[in-house]
Amino acid sequence: MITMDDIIRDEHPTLRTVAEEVSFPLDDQFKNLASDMIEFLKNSQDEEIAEKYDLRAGVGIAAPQLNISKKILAVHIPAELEGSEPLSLVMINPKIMSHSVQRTALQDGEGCLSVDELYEGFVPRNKRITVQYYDLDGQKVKKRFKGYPAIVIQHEIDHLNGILFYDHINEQDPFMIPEDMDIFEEDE
Ligand SMILES: CC(C)(C)[C@H](NC(=O)Nc1cc(F)cc(F)c1)C(=O)N(CC(=O)NO)CC1CCCC1
Ligand SMILES: [Zn+2]
Repeated sequence: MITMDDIIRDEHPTLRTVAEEVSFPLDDQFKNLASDMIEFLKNSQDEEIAEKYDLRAGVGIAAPQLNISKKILAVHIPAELEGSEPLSLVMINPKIMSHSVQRTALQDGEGCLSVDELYEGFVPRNKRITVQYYDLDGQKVKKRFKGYPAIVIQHEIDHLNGILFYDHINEQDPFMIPEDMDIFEEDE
């Protein structure tokens, strides 16, 4: 099982590397990796298991965070957080095909499983995104996301391109709210 010891931390060069596309048919090792990533997120959200293995409650993780520079990410958002039903998915070679002009930012800023320091400030994200990706069976999927899932998915896709959340924070005024950006309200 994946634990926090498997997650590399900021300044590790792999976090600043553009990950490689994965080729199909998918090698078994990547199928296993994908299920291990989902299992980690589920474990991290289970109070007992998280306590026992000292896991940070995670909603998403990207392969580079495990020092595997491949374009694979996993998202597992519990129902109460997502607003309606839980969202659990693995994306292979994801690409944002289009997005809204409107942007949004989480009121409390963002953190990262790979960043132990606190970086305060709004992280502007596209409010709505259309993502093209491949699922574990190699099926091409094109799906629109908005709200919290859209934020999590953009955070994870950034990892595949060597980008960390604090790269987006305005250095002059971390809490500035540009014209085209609103503050994300949970109940959206
Ligand atoms: C960095 C961390 C604080 C652990 C963050 N979790 C989180 O924001 N809230 C959370 C987690 C749960 F599991 C259940 C719950 F209800 C709330 C997170 O997983 N990530 C994912 C990450 O680091 N991926 O690389 C950071 C989030 C910042 C915005 C989107 C993802
Ligand atoms: Zn992260």
